[in-house]
Amino acid sequence: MSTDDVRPTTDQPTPPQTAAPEPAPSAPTITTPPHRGTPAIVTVEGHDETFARAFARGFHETFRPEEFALESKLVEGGRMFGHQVDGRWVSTCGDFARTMTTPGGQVDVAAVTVVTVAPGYRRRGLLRELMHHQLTQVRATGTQPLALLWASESLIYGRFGYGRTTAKLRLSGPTRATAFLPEVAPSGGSVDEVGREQFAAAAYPLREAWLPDRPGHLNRTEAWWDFYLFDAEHRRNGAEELRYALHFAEDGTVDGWATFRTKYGDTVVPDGGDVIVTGIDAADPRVYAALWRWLLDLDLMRGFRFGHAATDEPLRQLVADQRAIKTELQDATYARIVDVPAALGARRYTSAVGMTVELTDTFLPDLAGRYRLELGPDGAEVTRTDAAADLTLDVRHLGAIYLGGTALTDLHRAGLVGEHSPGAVLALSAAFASPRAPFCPDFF
Ligand SMILES: CC(=O)SCCNC(=O)CCNC(=O)[C@H](O)C(C)(C)COP(=O)(O)OP(=O)(O)OC[C@H]1O[C@@H](n2cnc3c(N)ncnc32)[C@H](O)[C@@H]1OP(=O)(O)O
Repeated sequence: MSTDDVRPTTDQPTPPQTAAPEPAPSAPTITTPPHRGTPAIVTVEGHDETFARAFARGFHETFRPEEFALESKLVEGGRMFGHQVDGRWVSTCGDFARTMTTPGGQVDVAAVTVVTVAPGYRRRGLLRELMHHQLTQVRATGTQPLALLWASESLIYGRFGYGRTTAKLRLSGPTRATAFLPEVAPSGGSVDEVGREQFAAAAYPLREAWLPDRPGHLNRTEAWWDFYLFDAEHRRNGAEELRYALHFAEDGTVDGWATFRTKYGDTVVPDGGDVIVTGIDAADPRVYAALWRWLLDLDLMRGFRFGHAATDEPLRQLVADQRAIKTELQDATYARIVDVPAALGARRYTSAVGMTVELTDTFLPDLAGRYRLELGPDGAEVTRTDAAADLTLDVRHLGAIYLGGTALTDLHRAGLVGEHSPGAVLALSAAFASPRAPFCPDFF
């Protein structure tokens, strides 16, 4: 199961790992050559090792029993499937049931994962079949109005109705040389490093408590925490072990957390080490600043990297010299809406607006048509209508604007949205805006 843009790097949340990789299994024995094979879709029984070996191979990774054991705790029956030829998996696909925070609410999502097609079978329509099978299944269950994924390549999923719904920043720069603005107030507490157990006891409930205020975030069960904090050597890219820090308020209670590694050699700033931040959160801005200052002031470190920052990451506002921080914008999660009324009803809107939208959808054509939207701070009412449309929008663009991470006005300026009533784009764009940039720190 791929967890970090497919390519493991040390500046992203920790993917599942193993202490001692097994020798690579020998290549499967082929009975029918690919040009003569007729792949058929089969649902996986339980969490099958042959299936796990197939998707590891599809991502050009080594199968590792420890990862398999971790994943077994996450996989739900009936959600993994793929094509088989002669009983061998030649494609893999699946999803996890997770809950995503929306602006003002939450929505159950099918978190799509392990999409692979064996090299001998690629470019003959197997992915298209997998996507169709999966979205049909998700619709049939009726409880998940959208599917969500991290794309290994950004070109793949638009054709299936997915739109980029969150983005992320890759930040790097000097550590001690990066001063904060003089007006940044001290937190009144202190930061200290702790062991994993103490971290878990304090940070897990904090994350849970802050979740309603984190659009784009996914719920994390303990099994998901285990998955993200799994820390084996082969995934560290030469960096040191994962470490944990907590912020303690004046009265001693924990009110912020961070996870990080360090690395010498091949650093952002020559002649020192790098702090590789893999996660940081706090509700109080002064606590957030204190955690960053602690990370940036670690002795012997000269540079930092944070490969997985929200687009509104406060560090960029805290520093005196904004040019000191190198910033790269990257695409993150993609959303595919499969139930328009339920998806739009699962969030709240910045302003009240009523209009008719013509939705286009070539992959699931029965979803296309006109919808009357009544949106506002209390939620949404969405119904089918024959009334004239105020604007025309493709389903992938509805996925893109869903969390407020992409502005409808931007899509309109790019010529991707048809406006039939003057002002409709501006009104809908304002309603979908999110007070906090949506962000997903969880690979899956
Ligand atoms: C959520 C995740 O798990 S993301 C992980 C995706 N998987 C990987 O990157 C692993 C390595 N790659 C693969 O296994 C395969 O190449 C896949 C799964 C990406 C594609 O599988 P295929 O069976 O070859 O795709 P299929 O033949 O159904 O192609 C469907 C369409 O997607 C296009 N497409 C497929 N792969 C790519 C790609 N990598 N880049 C751009 N377009 C692509 C095809 O050209 C085709 O286009 P069309 O609709 O215009 O005809």
